[in-house]
Amino acid sequence: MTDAEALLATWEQKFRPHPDGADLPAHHNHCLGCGPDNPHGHRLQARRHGDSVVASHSFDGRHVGAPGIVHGGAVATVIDDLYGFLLYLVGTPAVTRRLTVDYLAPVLIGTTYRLEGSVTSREGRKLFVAASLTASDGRSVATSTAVFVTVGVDHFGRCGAPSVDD
Ligand SMILES: CCCCCCCCCCCCCC(=O)SCCNC(=O)CCNC(=O)[C@H](O)C(C)(C)COP(=O)(O)OP(=O)(O)OC[C@H]1O[C@@H](n2cnc3c(N)ncnc32)[C@H](O)[C@@H]1OP(=O)(O)O
Repeated sequence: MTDAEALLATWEQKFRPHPDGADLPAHHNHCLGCGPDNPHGHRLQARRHGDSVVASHSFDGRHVGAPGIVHGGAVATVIDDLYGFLLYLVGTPAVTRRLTVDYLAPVLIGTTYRLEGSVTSREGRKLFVAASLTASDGRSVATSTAVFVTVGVDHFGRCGAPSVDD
């Protein structure tokens, strides 16, 4: 097996049943959203919560936009990656085709937020998903919807996935 095939197989193995409450594995070690070895990454850690995925997350100084406020692109990155964990529950790889974010209030650096994402419906290859980012006082600071389109694991091989070092 080549390194590339081994990497793709590793990812394929992550699409197995995960018990409720289980921590979910990073997409790969260098993933911008969740990879533990990406120095620029968010290191998002998500777990299964019924049919949803949840995470507790705080952004740091690397993710600043306006002073003290998290860059909107960083918020979108983390939400997009949260959806990537949801795919483990769905049981199939998919990629983001459309992502919308409503920024309802500033997301603050160094503050912990709760993220929750779930599938709202499925139509053929399309997965309609939704997520929220909530402050500790229960205020919703961002909401999102997205459309993911299912792909085979071979999609990532075609796109050069083997070049990353797992
Ligand atoms: C090493 C391995 C590790 C890998 C780790 C990965 C980790 C990642 C973890 C996650 C990290 C975070 C996640 C990431 O960062 S994922 C990375 C960012 N996203 C991408 O790179 C995706 C780029 N796009 C594509 O590759 C293609 O466009 C895809 C594959 C998505 C579809 O191209 P394809 O040619 O195959 O399909 P199609 O164009 O016929 O469309 C299919 C269906 O979809 C419908 N449709 C289209 N648009 C919309 C829309 N806006 N609203 C509603 N519906 C829409 C369309 O009508 C059709 O429906 P139907 O006619 O069939 O009914």
